[in-house]
Amino acid sequence: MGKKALDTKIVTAGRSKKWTQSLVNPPVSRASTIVFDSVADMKHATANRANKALFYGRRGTNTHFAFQDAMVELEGGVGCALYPCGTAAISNAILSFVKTGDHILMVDGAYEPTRDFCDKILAKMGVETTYYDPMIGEGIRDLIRPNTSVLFLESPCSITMEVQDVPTLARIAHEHDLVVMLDNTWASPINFQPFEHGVDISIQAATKYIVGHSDVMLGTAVANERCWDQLRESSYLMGQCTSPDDIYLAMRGLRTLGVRLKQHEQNSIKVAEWLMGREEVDHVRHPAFESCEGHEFYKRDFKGCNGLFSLVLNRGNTEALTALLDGMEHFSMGYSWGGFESLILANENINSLRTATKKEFAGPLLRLHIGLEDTDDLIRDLEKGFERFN
Ligand SMILES: Cc1ncc(COP(=O)(O)O)c(CNNC(=O)CNC(=O)c2ccccc2[N+](=O)[O-])c1O
Repeated sequence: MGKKALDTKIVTAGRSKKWTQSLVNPPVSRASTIVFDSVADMKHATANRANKALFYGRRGTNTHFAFQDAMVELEGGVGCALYPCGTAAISNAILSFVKTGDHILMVDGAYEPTRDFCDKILAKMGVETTYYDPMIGEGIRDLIRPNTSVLFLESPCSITMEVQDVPTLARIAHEHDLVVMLDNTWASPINFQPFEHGVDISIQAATKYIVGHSDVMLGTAVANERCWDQLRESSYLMGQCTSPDDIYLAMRGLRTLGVRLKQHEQNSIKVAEWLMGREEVDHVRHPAFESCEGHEFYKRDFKGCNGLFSLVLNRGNTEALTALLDGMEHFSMGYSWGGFESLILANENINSLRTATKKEFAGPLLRLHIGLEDTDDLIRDLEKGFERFN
């Protein structure tokens, strides 16, 4: 089969007749017990339970198999493990490749619950974490120890948006036989091809853009040949399984992921450009703009962006921020992002989330998720917000 264009892949991925039974969408197959007609059938299913044979609910059903195929077709790799949320994908991927006495390298700009997992769970297991500067590049070599087993990246970083030099970090990590894991949620499987840049395991909080409608919690981890068996079997032993209903909704989200991301990109760039002209804004931290650390890596490695970016104000206290936030009409305050709605989150002390690299910001940070609303409405909303702020 010829090389499919990405938009065609998004429409066709995961739609093997094995799973769809000639329906356009793979039906929702719910199961715990799966029954067999003969001892031979049961033995065949048992022998192939790790290879998408119907065996037991925890291994998945045709609904899961279709989505796993789709994720591998879109993101690369050889296999996709499924988890009840992105945080579970992160923790299970790491747990699958560490043992007591190991050391891991974690990017300093990681999502806060990822940091908490390292500090509160891994530490109890005798796994030590060193946080590193997201922009460290070749310097990562100096942090690698004989007992280092995992290099974890998140690019761009959750709130401060630094874009990492993934191929350089992965190359150095592989010189020391580390497993390279990337939280690829911001790019989704569309805008950054992790395995083309040296990643071994690509993690998605599918909760965000893949589902795209703020109504499912889901995580995925796609692995290459080197890591797939160990990731799959460790995650199975840790009881990681998901509802076929959620998988169905995630599969539905995949089909519009390309067009939604394009609109989020168009909208976020227009709003970011407007914000750059505001006197209250010190700088905008949007990977598509030079003012974002690692912008050169975004231009080199990414195919596009989305609606999520941050900005740093040049002044402001809690009272002024509250006045800005409380009166918003279109920007809701809420955790998560990647749905169709616009969101706003404020952070007045980013250094409480940093260990290796302290930031000297001129003022508070705002993280915006630019949804699919009309950008003139969104800009008017922000304009009124700044009037309350001042
Ligand atoms: C890059 C990345 N990677 C993994 C996850 C976790 O996904 P999940 O929410 O499906 O578990 C996320 C989830 N993102 N959520 C947010 O950015 C907003 N949520 C929060 O800030 C939040 C929520 C609950 C508890 C603590 C926090 N927090 O980051 O402080 C992510 O952004």
